[in-house]
Amino acid sequence: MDFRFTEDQLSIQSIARDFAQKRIVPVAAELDAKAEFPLENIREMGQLGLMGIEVPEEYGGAGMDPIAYVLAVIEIAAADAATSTIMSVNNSLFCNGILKHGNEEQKQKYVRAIATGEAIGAYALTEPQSGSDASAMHTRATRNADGDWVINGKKSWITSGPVARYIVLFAISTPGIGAKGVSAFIIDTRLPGFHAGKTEPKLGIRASATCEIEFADYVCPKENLLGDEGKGFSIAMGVLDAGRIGIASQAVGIARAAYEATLQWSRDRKAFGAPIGTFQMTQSKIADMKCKLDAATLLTLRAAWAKGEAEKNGGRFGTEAAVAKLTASEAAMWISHQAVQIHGGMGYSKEMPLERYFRDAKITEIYEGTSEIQRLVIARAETGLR
Ligand SMILES: Cc1cc2nc3c(=O)[nH]c(=O)nc-3n(C[C@H](O)[C@H](O)[C@H](O)COP(=O)(O)OP(=O)(O)OC[C@H]3O[C@@H](n4cnc5c(N)ncnc54)[C@H](O)[C@@H]3O)c2cc1C
Repeated sequence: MDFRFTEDQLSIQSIARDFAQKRIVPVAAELDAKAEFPLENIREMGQLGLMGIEVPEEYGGAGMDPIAYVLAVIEIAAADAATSTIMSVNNSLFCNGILKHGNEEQKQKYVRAIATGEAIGAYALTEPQSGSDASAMHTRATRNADGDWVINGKKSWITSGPVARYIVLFAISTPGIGAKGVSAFIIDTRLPGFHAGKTEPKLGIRASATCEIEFADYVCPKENLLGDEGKGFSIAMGVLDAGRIGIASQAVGIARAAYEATLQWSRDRKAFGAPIGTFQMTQSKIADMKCKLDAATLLTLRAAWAKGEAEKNGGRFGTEAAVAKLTASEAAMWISHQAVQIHGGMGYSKEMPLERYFRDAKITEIYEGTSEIQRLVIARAETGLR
């Protein structure tokens, strides 16, 4: 790994940091309190290239590499995790999936709209009865007389579901053969038969809208099949490898924000006549926070580097992505917990962002594969056993 960042990487980091400080930090607490989707900010982020960082310029993106993506997501997440969730789904799950598996027409039509911020994308794998065990999905796609796909079923917990124009959807095209019978489709939510349910009330990332979506005799044109029929499950899993780098970056951003606030507080807050940062028990927590934050940051950058290498030379980066996501999400949870503790009563107050960091950190241990699933992925790859 080369630890020096390129000019491009530093430039997108600085664009993201500037936007985060000027436009996201001032509204983050209010959007969280009102559970309000940050539509205007998302559109502007699209215009700045932040919704398609790895998307080539010919499809409306910034044309940068996975490390640039990590640096930008960290900056946005440090300001507001909810905004970084929407950013991560647009970049890693939607654009990345279509870039990798779509044909030229699909890339021009769907990637461009999301990468430029003109529209919002989503990724629909989870169902009410199937999350970790995603291949146990029920949503069904059958061909009609014209060769188009008629889709029926329900997906749950879909990030940006209430506002998305386009969705990458996974459904059973051949029943009875498990994961091999799953295909991927690009859904236009403006067509009849698509319904978005009510927005879920959530513990954290409240400004990111999540809902159940339902398909009732929705006709998906045959040209919207993504990749080959029956390859949907491997598309879904491959896309999640990339997505996990986005979630690891989000976790690093939350952890960094909590850590930096804590450093300041430990200098300013006094007890027993001295700054609380002079107490050894506080120092011990700060040292452990720093070690976990650095480990999470470096492992996330390593995963991005591995993804870049795999794109150039072939190969895989799923283990590195799972290691990064597991380490960073558990670091974010631990660091935000200690940050609340070191802030005392003010850590528990909505007048400061610590309680929000703490609530937001939790989701990083759950979505795009829980911590238990990351451990399975890592141990299976390491032992070669299933
Ligand atoms: C806010 C939010 C946003 C989301 N956004 C999206 C989205 O945009 N698109 C999408 O498709 N999904 C999305 N999800 C769904 C998310 O990916 C799932 O919730 C997650 O994968 C876990 O699935 P589950 O909730 O069904 O839990 P389950 O799979 O029912 O798991 C319950 C518990 O059992 C454990 N467990 C399950 N299997 C095993 C095993 N084999 N070994 C050990 N432990 C196991 C899990 O780790 C967990 O602790 C989102 C979820 C949330 C909460």
